[in-house]
Amino acid sequence: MIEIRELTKRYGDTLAVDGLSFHVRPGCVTGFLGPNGAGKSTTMRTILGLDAPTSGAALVNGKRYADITRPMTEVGSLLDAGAVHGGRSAFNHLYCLARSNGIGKTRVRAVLERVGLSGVANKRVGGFSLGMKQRLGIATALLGDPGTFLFDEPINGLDPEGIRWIRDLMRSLSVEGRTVLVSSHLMSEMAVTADHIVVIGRGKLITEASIADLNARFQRDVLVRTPHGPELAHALEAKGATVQREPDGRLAVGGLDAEAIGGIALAARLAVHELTPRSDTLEDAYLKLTNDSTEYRAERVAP
Ligand SMILES: Nc1ncnc2c1ncn2[C@@H]1O[C@H](COP(=O)(O)OP(=O)(O)OP(=O)(O)O)[C@@H](O)[C@H]1O
Repeated sequence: MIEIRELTKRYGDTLAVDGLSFHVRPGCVTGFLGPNGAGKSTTMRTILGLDAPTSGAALVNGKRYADITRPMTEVGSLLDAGAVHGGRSAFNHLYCLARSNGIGKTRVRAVLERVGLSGVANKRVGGFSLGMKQRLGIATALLGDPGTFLFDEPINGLDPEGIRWIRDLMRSLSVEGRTVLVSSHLMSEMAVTADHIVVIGRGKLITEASIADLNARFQRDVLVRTPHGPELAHALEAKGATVQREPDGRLAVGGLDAEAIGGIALAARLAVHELTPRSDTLEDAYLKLTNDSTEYRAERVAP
């Protein structure tokens, strides 16, 4: 469990994080979203004790990072995969970290196996591709078998196979009951990776919701297929709905959810063969949510 409590971080004149509070719960993948400069990395760095809060707190399992006795066994993180010593082999890189945390060689071999790097364990990290470095970074996060993971933009620069791999890994960690926080500025990616999202802008919380709730909140209309179009349209309009007929004969109903439409149809004894809620894409929803908090925006070019 991660708890961010009234967290504020100031760098000189820049207010990077501004009174931010939210929880990240175990057993699901939580996407941490916001435009460039929103304060995601700063928040993650504060959770990991790499930056000190100006005020407020960032806690893992109720403790500040600095107060955790064996941090690798409680929190695993991937911040900047490129920041590894190129001269060491993958095995030695992990073993150096493992030894200083009282972790043995067997565990190093196990994590190399889990991330698919066993075959290059003795190769120098300097020659690794970005995807291999990402895997090595994740192996580092896994070393202490922690219950909490933080991944900062883990898919940046990866090919589709690498993206799929990281997605599946995060999913399996959450299914094992662990806490997973993953930052991104791509809602389209989080829509397929996360169960829950926390959106921030200019250091403040914009929204915290499950992907399912967000879809419901941004519902546009409900498509209704019925053999009684005119009668049902009349009954729905009487309850305040807006109804438009689609080219294929279905009704596009605004202002009521599928449950209410079904209830009205039942009360009027009119058969309904389909009720399909249609939402804005989550990408559109995200742009609407963050519209006022984007630090830099290109001018819209006239067609
Ligand atoms: N060490 C620092 N010194 C001064 N300003 C900083 C520092 N780190 C971050 N900032 C500023 O704090 C704000 C938040 O930055 P942060 O990197 O946390 O955002 P982010 O949401 O991770 O953005 P991105 O998606 O671009 O990585 C930005 O305005 C950034 O310029």
